[in-house]
Amino acid sequence: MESKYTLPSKSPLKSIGSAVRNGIIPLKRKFQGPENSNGKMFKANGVSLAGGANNKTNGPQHPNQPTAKQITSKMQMEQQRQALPVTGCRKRLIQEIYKSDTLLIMGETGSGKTTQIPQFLLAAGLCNKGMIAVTQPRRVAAITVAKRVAQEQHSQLGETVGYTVRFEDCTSARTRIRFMTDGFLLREALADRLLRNYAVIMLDEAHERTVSTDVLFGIVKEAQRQRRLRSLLPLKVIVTSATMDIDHFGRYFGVKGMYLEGRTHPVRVMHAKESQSDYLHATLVTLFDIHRNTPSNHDVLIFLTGQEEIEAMAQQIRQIAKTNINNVASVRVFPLYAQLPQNKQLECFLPAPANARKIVLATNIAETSVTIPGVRCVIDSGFVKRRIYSPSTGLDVLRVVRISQAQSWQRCGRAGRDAPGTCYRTYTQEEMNAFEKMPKPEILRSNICSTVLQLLALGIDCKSFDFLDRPSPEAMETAYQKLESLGAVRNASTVPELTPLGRQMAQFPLDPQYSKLLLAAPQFSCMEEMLSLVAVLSGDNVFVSSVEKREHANLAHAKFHSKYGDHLTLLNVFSAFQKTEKIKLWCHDNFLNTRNLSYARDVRKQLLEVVERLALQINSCGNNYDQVRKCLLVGLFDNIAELQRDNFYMTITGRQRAKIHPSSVFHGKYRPEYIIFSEIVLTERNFLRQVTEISPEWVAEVVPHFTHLNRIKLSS
Ligand SMILES: Nc1ncnc2c1ncn2[C@@H]1O[C@H](COP(=O)(O)OP(=O)(O)OP(=O)(O)O)[C@@H](O)[C@H]1O
Repeated sequence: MESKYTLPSKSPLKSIGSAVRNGIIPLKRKFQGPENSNGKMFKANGVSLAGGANNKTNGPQHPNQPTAKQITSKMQMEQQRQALPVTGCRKRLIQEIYKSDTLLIMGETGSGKTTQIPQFLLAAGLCNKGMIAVTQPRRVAAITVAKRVAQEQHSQLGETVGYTVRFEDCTSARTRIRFMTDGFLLREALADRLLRNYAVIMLDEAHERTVSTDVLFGIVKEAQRQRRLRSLLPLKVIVTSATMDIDHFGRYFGVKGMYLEGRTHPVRVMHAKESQSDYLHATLVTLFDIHRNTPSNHDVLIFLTGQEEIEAMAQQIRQIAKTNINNVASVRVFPLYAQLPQNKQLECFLPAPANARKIVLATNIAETSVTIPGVRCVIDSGFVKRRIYSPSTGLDVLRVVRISQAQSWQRCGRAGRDAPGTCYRTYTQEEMNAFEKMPKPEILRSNICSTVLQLLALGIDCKSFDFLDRPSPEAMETAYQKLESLGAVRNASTVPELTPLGRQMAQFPLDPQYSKLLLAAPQFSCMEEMLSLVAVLSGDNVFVSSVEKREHANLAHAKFHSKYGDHLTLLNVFSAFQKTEKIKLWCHDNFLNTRNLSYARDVRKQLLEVVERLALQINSCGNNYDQVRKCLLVGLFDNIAELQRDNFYMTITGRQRAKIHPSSVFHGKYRPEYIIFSEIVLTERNFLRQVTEISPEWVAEVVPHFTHLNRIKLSS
C-alpha cells in the first residue's frame, strides 16, 4: 500500500483559490486543539463535573438525574466542543454579526461551523425575536446535525433544536434552531418572501451550489433589503463553507469574508502513485490493506458513485472478509445512498460492535456536513454521479464524472472528525490537479424549470433575478418553453406570465411535470390513483432486493406486476399496502420497504391537502388503467421512447439510445413498441428507469402540442 501512495505537497485551503490570501479577515482562535484546551471543569445541567471517575454511582439517583455514563458522555461532548477551532473565535464572531448583516465564513472541515455557530447565536440571544434557520443541501445532513446539536443542548430533538425536510417536520413552537434542507426554505419563501419567521439564516455548505441555495442567495439578499426598508427586524445572513470561492461570494454580497483558522485533528492525505485504470479494484485493495494493518476501531468511509456500485462492492467486501481474512477483526458494511430508506441511512451513524470495523460505502451524500463517528480513514474513488441537463437533447441525465478539487477536500474532511485520520485517494496528484476547482453550480448544468416556476410564483422573472451565477439565456428560454408546453406560463418568449394552472402547479412541492399529472388527473378520472403514484414516485425505492433470497424476493414482487409496466406495478404495491393492517409483517413477507411505503403514505396525505385546497375533483378510474397511462403522458411527454430494430430504445425528445433498466418488470421479457419512462441514466450503459407501455395514438389525443409528434409512427 505504501508503495502505491504518496503524500501531497499542497495545503488544501490554499489550493482552492486566492480567497484565503486576499482581503480575508483571519479569525484567530484561543485554543489550538484538544491538547491545549484546559477545560478541566465544566458545568452541565447544574451538575459540577470534575471527571467521570469521580462519579461513584452508576445508576440514576433520581428519575430526572443523569446516570454516570450519561454524565461522562456529556462531559466528553463538552470537552470536544471547547476544543473546536470555532469555539476560540466565539466572541469575535458574535461581535461581527452585531456589526454586519452578512457574514461569509470559511473554515476547515470539522472546525465546528455547522454545529457551533447556531449555538453561539442562541446563547447571544440573537434568536429571541425569530428562529435561526440553518440550511443543508441534503436531508441526511439536516437530520444528523440537528440530532447532534440537540444532544449538545441537552434537549429533546424537536424542542429547542429541530429539523424540517420535505414532508417531515420535527420542530415545535419552542424550536429556536431549525435545520432544514435548502429546498424547504425556498418553499417557505413562497409563503413569505421576507422570511419573517427567522432572525438569522445560515446558508451552510455554500460551495455545494445547489439550485435551491443559489436561488436562496438572491431571495435572502432581497429579504434583507426589504426588511431594512420597512424597518422590520433585521435579517442576519451567514454563509459558511470550507471550500467556497470566497472572492466571488464577497463580491456578490458586498462584504469581506472571514477565515477561521485551524482544524481539530490532522488528516494525512495519500495519493495513488500511478493512475489507476480500475478505481473499484484500487479501492478494494486499499481497503483490505487498511483492514490488515490498522486497529479495528479505525472505521473506513469509502466514496463511490451510486446504489448499484455500492451494493455490489458491499457484497464483495463481505465475501472477501468471510473467506480470506484470518485473525483480523470482522467487518460491518453499511451502504449510504439517497435511495436507501432513512432508517437504513442512519444506521452507519451508530458505533460498530466491539472488535468489528465499520465500513461505510457512500455516495456524495456523505461528502459535506456529516460526521460519521469512528471514521478515521477515507478512501476516495474520485468519481461522482451527477445530474446534468442537456439543452440540446432536452433531457436530464445522470452521468458518472470526475469530482472537483473542492469535493476532494470535503471528502478528505470526513476523516479526522473525532481523531487524526488518513485519506487515501485512488487518483494521482497530477490527476487531481486537472480536476475542476469547484463543481459547476447546479443551476448552470441542470433543468431549471422548477426554479423558473417558483420565481414566477414569487412575482420574479428569472431574467431579471439577482443570481450569483446567471444561467444562460438559452437555458432560461428552454425552461420557459417547457413551462409553456405544460400550460404553466404564457408569453414565454416575451413577458412571461404565470397562468392560473401554473400558479396551481407552484403550490405542489414537486417537479412541474409531476404537479401537472395531479392537475390533469380529474380530467382522466384518476385523481385517487395519481395521488398514490406521484407519492410513491416522490419517495425512495419501495422494493427490497435481497442477494441471498433473490428468488423469493422476485416471486414476492411478481405478485404486483402489471402487464402495463412499472408505474402501475408501483400503484398495485401501494394500493395493497394501504389495505394492509400489519404493515411490518406484510412488507417483510413481500420484500417491500415499510419505511418508504409509509413515507409515500404521508406524502400522499400532504398532496391530498393541496388538492383539496385547490378544490380539484377527487375521482377514481377503477380498473380502467388506460386512464392513468394517458394521464402520465400529460406530464411526461418528453420521456417517450421508441423500440429500435436492435432492441434498443430511442428517446423521441433528444434522440438518446438506451435500454430498459434491469429493475423493470419488462426486463428480459417483453419489449413494448412505445414506452414512457421516469428517468434516463447515462453511465457506461444507458438505462431508462420506471417504464410503462403506451399506445402511440394517445400522444396525438392527449398532447397534440407535443413538438416531436411527427416522429411517432401511428399504427392505424
Ligand atoms: N453527529 C456527531 N457525532 C459525533 N461528533 C460530531 C457529530 N457532529 C459533529 N461532531 C463533532 O463536531 C465537530 C464539528 O462538526 P461540524 O459539523 O460543526 O464542523 P464543520 O466545520 O461544519 O464541518 P464541515 O465543513 O465538514 O461541515 C466534528 O469534527 C466532530 O468532532
